[in-house]
Amino acid sequence: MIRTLQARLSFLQISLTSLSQSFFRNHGSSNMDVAGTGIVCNHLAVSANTNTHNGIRTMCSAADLSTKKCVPCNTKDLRPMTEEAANQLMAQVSGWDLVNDGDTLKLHRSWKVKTFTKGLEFFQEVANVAEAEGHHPDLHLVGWNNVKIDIWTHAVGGLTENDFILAAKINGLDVQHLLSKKISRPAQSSA
Ligand SMILES: C[C@H](O)[C@H](O)[C@H]1CNC2=NC(N)=NC(=O)C2=N1
Repeated sequence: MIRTLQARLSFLQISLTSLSQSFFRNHGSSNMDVAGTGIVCNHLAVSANTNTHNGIRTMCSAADLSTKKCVPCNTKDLRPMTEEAANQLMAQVSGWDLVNDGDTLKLHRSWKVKTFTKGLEFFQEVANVAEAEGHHPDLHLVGWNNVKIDIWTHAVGGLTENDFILAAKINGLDVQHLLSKKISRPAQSSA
């Protein structure tokens, strides 16, 4: 009798061990630093196995950049991000382009405004955001109605999350009334 019980117990132990091993083989948690931006997401990956009942998927989405705050550019250890890291953030700043200007990565966007003075109004709206964030874009008003903005972190000579935060906040401005209905074309560079 006892022998039978011992045999059953050891059988149960073996099956529990193999079950837990297969569970953790199919599951795991990973820390993922999103493209060096310091946004760390914890993912409890669950297997595709549909009969997993305890699997919980927590997908941490990078916080919406427009709700974030820029850090002072003289923050210690602030470094320019790689082009790969920048490319991974571009989806969050629609309308902006990633440009490499003589080895300095920058964000660039252009708009066509209705009039020269509406271009200045546009700049004022952008300036208000920049001052609030303590992070500033380069503003160009060319050919009287073409607004072009470049953003990068001068202190590090490249892109940091600050630049994406500023671009996202500029995207959130209510400036439609200042813009021309015509699509803005890249103005001929003044040689
Ligand atoms: C201390 C403060 O963060 C610096 O003076 C800021 C001001 N605005 C800035 N704006 C940008 N784009 N880059 C900078 O390095 C920068 N430095």
